[in-house]
Amino acid sequence: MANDKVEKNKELEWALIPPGEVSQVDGIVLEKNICNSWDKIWNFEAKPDDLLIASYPKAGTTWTQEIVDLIQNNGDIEKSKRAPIHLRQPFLEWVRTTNSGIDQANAMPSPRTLKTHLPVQLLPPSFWEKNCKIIYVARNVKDNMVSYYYFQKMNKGLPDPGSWDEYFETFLSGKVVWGSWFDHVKGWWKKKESHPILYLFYEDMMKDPKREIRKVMEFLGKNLKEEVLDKIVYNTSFDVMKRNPMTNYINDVKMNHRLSPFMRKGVTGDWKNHFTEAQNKQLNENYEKNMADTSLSFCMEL
Ligand SMILES: Nc1ncnc2c1ncn2[C@@H]1O[C@H](COP(=O)(O)O)[C@@H](OP(=O)(O)O)[C@H]1O
Ligand SMILES: CCc1ccc(OS(=O)(=O)O)cc1
Repeated sequence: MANDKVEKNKELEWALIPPGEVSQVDGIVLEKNICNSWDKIWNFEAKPDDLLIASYPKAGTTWTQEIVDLIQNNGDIEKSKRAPIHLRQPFLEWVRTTNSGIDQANAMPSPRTLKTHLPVQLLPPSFWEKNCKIIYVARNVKDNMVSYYYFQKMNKGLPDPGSWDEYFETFLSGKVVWGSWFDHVKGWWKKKESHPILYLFYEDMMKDPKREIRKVMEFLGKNLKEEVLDKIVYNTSFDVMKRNPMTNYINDVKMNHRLSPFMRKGVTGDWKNHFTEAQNKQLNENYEKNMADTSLSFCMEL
């Protein structure tokens, strides 16, 4: 009974939080807090041994972050449980009244691992000047859209997505936070030609996690034994990460995990449970047009 009351109170408190406000930087929709701190973010001083994990939101960022942290710690599970993921690897552009990703990063000893959802053209120039290693993870547009819809529903840091039908149109227009999925994945893909970027795909990680983890290990210049790699595969599986309080954002008051958990389904092809036939046709046509100028290709089902 007492627990029921606590849960009900939490629910009421969450419902009273206003949804996130947005503004724009160079035509890209971003949280208002981020836009208001833009000079500080743009002028961030990267260091040559910084590692950056970049992605469009909901592409498998947290999964990649945990893989990287375990590789850096030679598969030591307890070390990777030292703190929640956003404290181990600061979220570069994240801004709250009392704290920010930039302040966290500046207070951190090197070598640092940072995370960003910024499109390539908005990445602070010091990352290019210092030639930092970057890992980018991308996910097929259909599953990415569904995952982002549920995230905007449960996360008051972002605007309310409205109905699924409304969100479908907003997402395709590119007027979502962090901008157009198409421009994001293509922009980072192109940058790969001139900069050390390991470009990963969520679907490849689903299909053969050990192969993809090995790629990350080699990119980081590490050499771990097979049994350590197996341990990392196991501890970064969806079921294990769902039970890990350090990868779940459980203490983020803006997130309502009862509405939709942070670790939601972790599958490829969930879009089939959400897209109408007409939406699928519209998206496929849109995809053909938008992806005509890139060699980048995605797998929509496994
Ligand atoms: N270990 C893992 N294996 C597979 N999917 C994972 C995963 N960890 C997180 N995810 C999925 O990645 C998405 C979140 O991505 P991000 O970390 O970029 O926010 C969610 O997708 P779903 O909403 O489709 O379940 C989440 O469930
Ligand atoms: C606004 C709070 C927020 C936004 C995006 C986040 O990242 S992720 O897409 O889940 O990796 C986390 C928190």
